[in-house]
Amino acid sequence: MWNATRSSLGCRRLVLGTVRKLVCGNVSRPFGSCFRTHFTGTSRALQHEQQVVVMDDDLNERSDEVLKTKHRGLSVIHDPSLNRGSGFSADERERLLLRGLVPPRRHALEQQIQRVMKTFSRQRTNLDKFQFLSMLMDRNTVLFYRILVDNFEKLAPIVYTPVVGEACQKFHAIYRRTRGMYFSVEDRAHFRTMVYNWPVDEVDVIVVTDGSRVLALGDLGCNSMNIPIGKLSLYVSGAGISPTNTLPVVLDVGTDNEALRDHPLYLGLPRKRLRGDEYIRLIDEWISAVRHRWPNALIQFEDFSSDVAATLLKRYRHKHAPLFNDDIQSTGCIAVASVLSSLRARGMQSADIIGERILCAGAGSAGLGVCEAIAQAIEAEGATPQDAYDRFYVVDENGLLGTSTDSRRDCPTRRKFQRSDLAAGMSLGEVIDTVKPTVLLGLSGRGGLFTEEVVKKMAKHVDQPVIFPMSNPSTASECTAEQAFQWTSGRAIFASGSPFGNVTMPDGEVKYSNQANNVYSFPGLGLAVTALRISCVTDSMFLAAAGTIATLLPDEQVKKGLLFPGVSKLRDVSVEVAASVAQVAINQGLTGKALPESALQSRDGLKQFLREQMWEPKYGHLVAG
Ligand SMILES: NC(=O)C1=CN([C@@H]2O[C@H](COP(=O)(O)OP(=O)(O)OC[C@H]3O[C@@H](n4cnc5c(N)ncnc54)[C@H](O)[C@@H]3O)[C@@H](O)[C@H]2O)C=CC1
Ligand SMILES: CC(=O)C(=O)O
Ligand SMILES: [Mg+2]
Repeated sequence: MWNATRSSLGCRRLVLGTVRKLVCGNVSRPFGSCFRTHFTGTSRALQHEQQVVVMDDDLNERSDEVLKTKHRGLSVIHDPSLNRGSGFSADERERLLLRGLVPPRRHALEQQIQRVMKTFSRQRTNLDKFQFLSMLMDRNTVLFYRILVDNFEKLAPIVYTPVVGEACQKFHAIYRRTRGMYFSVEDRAHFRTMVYNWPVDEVDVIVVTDGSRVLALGDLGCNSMNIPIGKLSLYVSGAGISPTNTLPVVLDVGTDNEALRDHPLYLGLPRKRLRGDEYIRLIDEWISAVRHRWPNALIQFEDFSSDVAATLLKRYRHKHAPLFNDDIQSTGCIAVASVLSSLRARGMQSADIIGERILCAGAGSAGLGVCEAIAQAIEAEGATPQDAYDRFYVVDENGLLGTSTDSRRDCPTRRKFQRSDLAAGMSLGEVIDTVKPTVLLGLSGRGGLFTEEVVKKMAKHVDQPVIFPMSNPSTASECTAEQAFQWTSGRAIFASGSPFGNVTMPDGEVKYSNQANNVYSFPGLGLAVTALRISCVTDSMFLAAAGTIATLLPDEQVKKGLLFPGVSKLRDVSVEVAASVAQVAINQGLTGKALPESALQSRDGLKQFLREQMWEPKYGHLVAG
């Protein structure tokens, strides 16, 4: 019945030969010092190396997964991927030598959730809540993710924007235990060996930052670790990437944040940022080390400041694929989806994107990435590149980008959006008066930039102004949902980077606040890349995903101003995104895994296949190895 094979860690791994085909995506992944496999069928007993594992009656919510571990006793309890708190079965207690080490009564996952949520509700501040959840993550992986998945709308703002911003600012003060990897300037020439300090051979997704632009909070250096941790928790909860196969990374190249650098509790190197060729050489070394150890892992560049973000993306995206920049490409994806869906809300077709006049406040990597992605969507509808770029008006803190603007920031993408027909430096208000934009985007990181005057001007020229303040965290949002609806008498179509609640107008009508955040795109991309072993991330994948996200809701909901499903539906959205990305990869010949026939025959078959690859936060069966 069982086949024993040898894993790359040199230990025995067990796979159930007869069902291997059915569960091929999930079979036998290394799991620290334990291994997992699956069995199917309704039998409540599993025969295993002469042992009979009997399942407890009260633990029938367990998954079919079988995890074989060499750990015993307290080391099982202290490994969050193995720990079940009060939920260890009688058999696990017996065989893993846990008798007496945990309270006698066994609890099902549901009861554990109740206890945790009660304690969570007693946490006073958002930072307390963040820390509480971090500690749970450190203690019990399944319990943490079950709670996150089941309460996603409530908890995502804690583990992700906006609260993750505060948690980064205070990282040095609240630090408790390590998670992920740090590669510092002082480790140069050691990266190739350091990567082997990470105990897992199969890493599917790496999120890496150098902490140079954390949300709109600036340079936070080594404090930025909570960003990759938070993003990866969304890959797991939002798209079922296995938590064991994720790796958060900070590249500590110093910080120019003097207050942090001089703080006695700061945990990064107290030195100025490495720049220029030396910086690029360090990133080259890191990419080479990571590719050597995990050649197939998806690398997500996150929160790199605009002076390096596009350069790094260009340098590595095709040579060292699969790799992408979240702030540029994934934000571009959700922005395109938001604009396309807003066209439906305004009673138009996706082809009408050609007629939009788009005003973007912010010309950093996110702003230009978003404009570039929307330009691609306009071109996809038949416009020439020049006609597409002509639809944009981009403003930074010096006003409208014109041909004579700041040469210090000159770059090829920025040049495409410079206007030669208008005076450089025009203010937001002047541009609105002159060109009567249909869409106003905020990627400036400047809270309150969309003043009452600006928003009212937008509402003067068009019936349904599209107002998307996409900056994070909430304090950096260019305006709030309430302001946008109040100042437009409820006519705005609204989406923001960080979540705002819906707004009830004086007449009782509810106006919908959408969240235009890249969380809608990167988890699904990760699922597709992992499940199909996609070798390169292309812009057309993001464009396809955007088209899909924009059409997930029926017309009657979109007409009310809802642009896409709420984040509580993220797992479903991710499957749709993954299916669209996967289809592009299949068409472009970029997949490295053979798919079952059913996945190739229809979109439903493909989605079913992708769904089957998703990790579910459920306790599997621990067996002694
Ligand atoms: N919603 C989402 O999914 C995402 C949101 N973002 C947010 O976008 C924002 C910008 O990110 P980056 O481009 O990487 O940062 P950045 O700092 O490179 O860019 C900010 C840009 O805003 C401009 N700016 C500053 N003051 C301005 C003003 N008064 N008026 C107009 N423009 C002004 C700057 O000149 C710069 O071009 C951040 O708040 C970030 O959190 C980023 C990625 C994803
Ligand atoms: C959401 C995100 O990636 C950012 O604000 O940087
Ligand atoms: Mg980011």
